[in-house]
Amino acid sequence: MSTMNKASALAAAGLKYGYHASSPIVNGLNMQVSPGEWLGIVGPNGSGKSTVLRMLARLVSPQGGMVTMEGKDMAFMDTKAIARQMTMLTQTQESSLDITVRELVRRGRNPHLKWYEECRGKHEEVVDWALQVTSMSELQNRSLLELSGGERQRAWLAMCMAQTPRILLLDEPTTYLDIAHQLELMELIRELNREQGITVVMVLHDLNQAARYCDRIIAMKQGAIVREGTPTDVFRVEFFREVFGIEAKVYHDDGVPVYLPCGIVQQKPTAAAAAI
Ligand SMILES: Nc1ncnc2c1ncn2[C@@H]1O[C@H](COP(=O)(O)OP(=O)(O)OP(=O)(O)O)[C@@H](O)[C@H]1O
Repeated sequence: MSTMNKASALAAAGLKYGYHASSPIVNGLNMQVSPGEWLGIVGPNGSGKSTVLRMLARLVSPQGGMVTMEGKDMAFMDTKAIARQMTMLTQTQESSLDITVRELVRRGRNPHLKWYEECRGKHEEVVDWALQVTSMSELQNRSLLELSGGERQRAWLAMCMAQTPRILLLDEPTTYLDIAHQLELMELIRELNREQGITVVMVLHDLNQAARYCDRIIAMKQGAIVREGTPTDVFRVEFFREVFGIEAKVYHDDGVPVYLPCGIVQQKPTAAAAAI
């Protein structure tokens, strides 16, 4: 078992993945996440963000390279041991599950229960806490089928919280949420990150939210990391032009970069095109 990257909560070395042998999506990616850090992964559609996150969570196995959690090669770790340390909220969840919110949240305790143990006593207290911090207590007896997309997303987040993870991976967690619930979720994660030291890795499309909340940003394009640094280092006019192909104005609010998209970068016509 490897003991690489002991200081990192998570680290990836030489990660490779492709859905078709001829065209790798991710080809030799290296990254590391420090304990207690909030890392944001950004990039255009199809740049490989979710694929990388799924490899970090061991939902898919890398076709090359390795992922280590606190220095241990995750390929050799027990699934339950991983689930006690790390959880991932995916972009979309199964929507046909006819169980109550509370039953779903109880599932988050499974990695902490012995095979003969039921979710009782202190485990039920954790379930209550998870429901409370995600504002789901009032909806706990409702079936998942009777929830809106945003409520369902919060129910799944409550399940992740009940797992009491040290590392939280989130793939576009705010997609279905209205702006108030988006901010509520980001503030909750900030609290978990700052007060409990939970390491957060989040894929985000809202770059202004990424700038406001993340300690560090990794920007991906075509399966590779093209920029890395603090939000101020990364979110510059050239970044928006080169990575997203847009013209943007960048302001600063209390030291946090805020961007305003102004238009698509116009491709200069080539001489050949002009001659037509
Ligand atoms: N199951 C699959 N089979 C084949 N190709 C896939 C599959 N899943 C993803 N891909 C392709 O892999 C590439 C990377 O996808 P991925 O979902 O990792 O990107 P992403 O950066 O998370 O995108 P988005 O911002 O749109 O969510 C895309 O070109 C996508 O079409």
